[in-house]
Amino acid sequence: MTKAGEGRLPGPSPGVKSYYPAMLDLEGRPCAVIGGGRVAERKARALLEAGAHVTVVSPVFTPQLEAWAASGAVRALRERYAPGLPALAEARLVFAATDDASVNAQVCAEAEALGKFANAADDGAGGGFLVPAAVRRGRLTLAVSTAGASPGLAAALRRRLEEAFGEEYAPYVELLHELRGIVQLAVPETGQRQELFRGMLEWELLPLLRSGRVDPADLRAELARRVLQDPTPRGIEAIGDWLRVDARHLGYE
Ligand SMILES: C[C@@]1(CC(=O)O)c2cc3[nH]c(cc4nc(cc5[nH]c(cc(n2)[C@H]1CCC(=O)O)[C@@](C)(CC(=O)O)[C@@H]5CCC(=O)O)C(CC(=O)O)=C4CCC(=O)O)c(CCC(=O)O)c3CC(=O)O
Ligand SMILES: NC(=O)C1=CN([C@@H]2O[C@H](COP(=O)(O)OP(=O)(O)OC[C@H]3O[C@@H](n4cnc5c(N)ncnc54)[C@H](O)[C@@H]3O)[C@@H](O)[C@H]2O)C=CC1
Repeated sequence: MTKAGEGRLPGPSPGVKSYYPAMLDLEGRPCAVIGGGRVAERKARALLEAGAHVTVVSPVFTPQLEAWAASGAVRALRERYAPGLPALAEARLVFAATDDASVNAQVCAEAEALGKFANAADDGAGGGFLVPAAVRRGRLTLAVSTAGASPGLAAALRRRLEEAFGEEYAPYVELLHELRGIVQLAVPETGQRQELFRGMLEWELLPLLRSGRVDPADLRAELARRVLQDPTPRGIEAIGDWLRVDARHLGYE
């Protein structure tokens, strides 16, 4: 929907490939990786991190893929790709990661015919989706894509993001998640809740968590108690003041 006066209907800028970003829940869902080399291993690792059920298909596997197969972490089919593979028909996502461009194209064509999204390791335009470079901090994910223009740049930016967004973001996001649930139960009016959430983002929690001087679970419990005591904008502001004083108290500044 365009807003009045915006002029142009939404759509990709002319001449610029535009992808739709999404976060997929692959937990317990079958995915197929065709190929058993370095790239197939990287795709399989990210799928395992997301809890997917991974089948890899290749006559030869990297030592890491062999180890995952031996431990049952992935299912390995020691065969060349051929159309009609049940593992592909069952898969929610398909990854074509062989070093043979014609095989990768065939895998993508079969996936497309079955209405599935495929990823072509050798051809950004070929499959249907790309894999971005990603930083994970607990529930927080930062993903970078260049629409295939420069995967090396995506990786370099990922390294910069890793430095800028440290491990403290994991307990930070967990804490916000828990307090959000508490406020949703305690404050019935949505506009009021939004104001409280905005206020919480002003709290100086990140330096405190980074300092390692507080136990995140203790801090969560203490903040939950204080929020429930006074779930109003003024209460949230007062907690911010308390945090600043307490942070100094803990020797952090
Ligand atoms: C289109 C896409 C399809 C896809 O695989 O999804 C694709 C395609 C190709 N990659 C190639 C090369 C490299 N790829 C990497 C690394 C990564 N590649 C990833 C994604 C993507 N790569 C998708 C686009 C993502 C986007 O831009 O949005 C990352 C982000 C995610 C991941 O794979 O997990 C992961 C970094 C993860 C991390 O470090 O965080 C490196 C660097 C390295 O290995 O360290 C190099 C060498 C340097 C260079 O070439 O830039 C080649 C040429 C092969 C050749 O020349 O033979 C092709 C084929 C082509 O370009 O046509
Ligand atoms: N997307 C990305 O991030 C990157 C993509 N690439 C591209 O990905 C391709 C693969 O790269 P690597 O994994 O490094 O190659 P690799 O040579 O390590 O592995 C190739 C794998 O494909 C398997 N294979 C070959 N033919 C097959 C078939 N018919 N059926 C099933 N498996 C088959 C082989 O057994 C081997 O395990 C490269 O040729 C390149 O085009 C390369 C670097 C990064």
